Amino acid sequence: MADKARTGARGPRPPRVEAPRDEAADIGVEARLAAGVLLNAALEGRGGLDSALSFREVADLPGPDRAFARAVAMAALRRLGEIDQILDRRLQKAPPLAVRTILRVALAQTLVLDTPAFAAVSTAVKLAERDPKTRPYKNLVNAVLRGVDRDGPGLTTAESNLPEWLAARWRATYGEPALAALALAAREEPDTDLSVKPDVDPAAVAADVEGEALEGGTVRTGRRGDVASWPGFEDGSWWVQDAAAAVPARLLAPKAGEAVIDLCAAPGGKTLQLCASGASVVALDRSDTRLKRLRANLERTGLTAEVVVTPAEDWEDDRSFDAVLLDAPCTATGTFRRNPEVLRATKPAEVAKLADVQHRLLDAAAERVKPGGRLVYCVCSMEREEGETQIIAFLRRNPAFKTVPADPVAVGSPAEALTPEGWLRILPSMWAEKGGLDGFFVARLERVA
Ligand SMILES: C[S@@+](CC[C@H](N)C(=O)[O-])C[C@H]1O[C@@H](n2cnc3c(N)ncnc32)[C@H](O)[C@@H]1O
Repeated sequence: MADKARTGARGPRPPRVEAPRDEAADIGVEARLAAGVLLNAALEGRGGLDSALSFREVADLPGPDRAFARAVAMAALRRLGEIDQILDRRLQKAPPLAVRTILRVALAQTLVLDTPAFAAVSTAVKLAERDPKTRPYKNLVNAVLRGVDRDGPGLTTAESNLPEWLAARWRATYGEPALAALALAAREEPDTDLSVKPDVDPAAVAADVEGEALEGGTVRTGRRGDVASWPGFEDGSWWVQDAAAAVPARLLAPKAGEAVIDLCAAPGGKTLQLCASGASVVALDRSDTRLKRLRANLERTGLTAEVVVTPAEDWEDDRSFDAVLLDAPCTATGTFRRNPEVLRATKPAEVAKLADVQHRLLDAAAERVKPGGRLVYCVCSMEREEGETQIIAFLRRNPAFKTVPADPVAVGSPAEALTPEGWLRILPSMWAEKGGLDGFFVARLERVA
């Protein structure tokens, strides 16, 4: 974008998705319309983007155009602050949202996805023209977009892409340099990470998908598109899982023959890791819909677990376990690289609300740990209230538990994620030279025998 020098150590990437071809001009306009629908749905609230995928404007598009629409919406979400900085310099007064959406969608194409300006501008003008509400702004749309193409976007700041309240929180928690690095991490579309079954060679998977094996065994690839068509998917040799998301199950270190429970299991990336160790695994989750994906993942990989559908606090079963994993529901602010919409969807009040849920679930999890057994607690959140503060409070109310300090490198985590207490605070800005990883808080506790 404007400050190209700040695109990060790995440099600019080629466009991931081809824009619809010119001869399919109408489809091209429909694809841009769908991108705007997706963008606004994502800005409206949590889950908005996913539900909008089934809206007629999106679902009726041919597959490649739907993929293009989604890529444009994601690019606009990642760079929304910068796009608005560019627009606001050229707009004398705020236009209606429908007009701003057309402009945002066009700039996401030219500035992020490298769509040729003529295609982005002409489809934007056609879009403006066809709705009576935006028709009066057709010339403005044309002038603004041609102006940006002619003069360049001008200077923009990566931090503008972060909502102010979150940027203020992260500045206070992690400091100014970390905030700047987080803002840079938030601009880039991440690579795809795969966790590999223990009997499969990560180097062979890496060769198959033109990727590289990272510490801990995760394979990282710059490939895009439908993973189901990649080598090794059908035979269940691997599953998609961010490098940071693979850390908690490694830290729990389940062994063959142990009784293990995953208390918030769906859609199951961590369950698969636990099952692959040869442990006897219960996968519990309150959501039957999400567990359907977990069951499909088990079937594809040939792994087995006992699947239980119930809220963890209400499970009427008196078993206790050698190892308990609690990957608690959270704001998911650490996943902003893959899900840029979380930054917009998360509201300040949710942090405290989810912290209450995590408190309850931690107590339910503790009851399931055998004397001498392990409990790993994790959240993909950047917020201390959902991570460090939970564990500090838990250890105060449960003196039978103590922290077992993590060895970060042994579990595939950046070394600098280790906190003085022995927990892991993984930030998306870490491993910048490798392309980063999701933000996670992970703690390993043990019930004193
Ligand atoms: C962060 S996700 C888990 C992701 C999963 N561990 C994985 O690696 O794929 C949190 C999960 O907690 C589940 N959940 C929320 N409240 C719960 C409760 N009270 N008891 C059990 N599961 C719950 C949600 O349905 C959701 O699937």
